[in-house]
Amino acid sequence: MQNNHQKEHLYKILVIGDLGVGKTSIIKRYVHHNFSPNYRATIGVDFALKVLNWDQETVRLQLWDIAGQERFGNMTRVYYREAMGAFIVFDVTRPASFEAVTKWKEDLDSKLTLANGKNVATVLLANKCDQGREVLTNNGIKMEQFCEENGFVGWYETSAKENINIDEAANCLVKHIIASENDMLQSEVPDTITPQLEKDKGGTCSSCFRAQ
Ligand SMILES: Nc1nc2c(ncn2[C@@H]2O[C@H](COP(=O)(O)OP(=O)(O)OP(=O)(O)O)[C@@H](O)[C@H]2O)c(=O)[nH]1
Repeated sequence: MQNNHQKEHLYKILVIGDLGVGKTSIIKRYVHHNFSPNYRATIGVDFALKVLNWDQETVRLQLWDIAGQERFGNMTRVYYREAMGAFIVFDVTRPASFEAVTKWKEDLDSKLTLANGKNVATVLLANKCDQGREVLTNNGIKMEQFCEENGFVGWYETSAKENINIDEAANCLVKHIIASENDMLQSEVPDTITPQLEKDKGGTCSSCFRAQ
């Protein structure tokens, strides 16, 4: 039986990070279930839509695939507008792409805040894990600590090529977006009415601080 009253949520999600780290490939894997080894740099921004069933509600993710070269462009602020969440991606084989992560995060937080003044939920993706873990093992970084210090709600080792952890990372992000949406609604509405878009899915999630 069809439920005509099914709630719908539309969330804009940014996918950012240095050139060639795999942003387009992650989106392609997540939305279209395929992978291409050929590199074609994104120019400006591309879009993709992913529809999820989430606790009997419909969640539409509008994914904004922002070209790595956009960092120094002055269009970025426009791209960021009204986003509810973000993935910041680096390439586990290229240390420089990891060093850029904090710059991407600072740029994001300086240009975008939620209505309640908080930062948007952001998940860190350590991509191309099928090619090794150079960045993760060579410099002694404790990723959980790095995430806490830099305001990421979670991190995942991913591979667009081998389809590793992409659904898991997206679920983590959606869960935190819904939690921040509930948080904003609760701060807007008097105590007598306590809207909950989704029960028992909010709050911080220690299980998101993990790789595989
Ligand atoms: N082995 C491996 N290669 C990958 C993976 N993800 C992406 N690639 C390859 O890395 C290259 C760059 O991938 P893209 O997805 O185009 O990177 P991007 O971050 O969108 O690049 P820009 O659009 O320039 O910002 C391509 O040749 C991909 O095939 C992965 O998980 N594993």
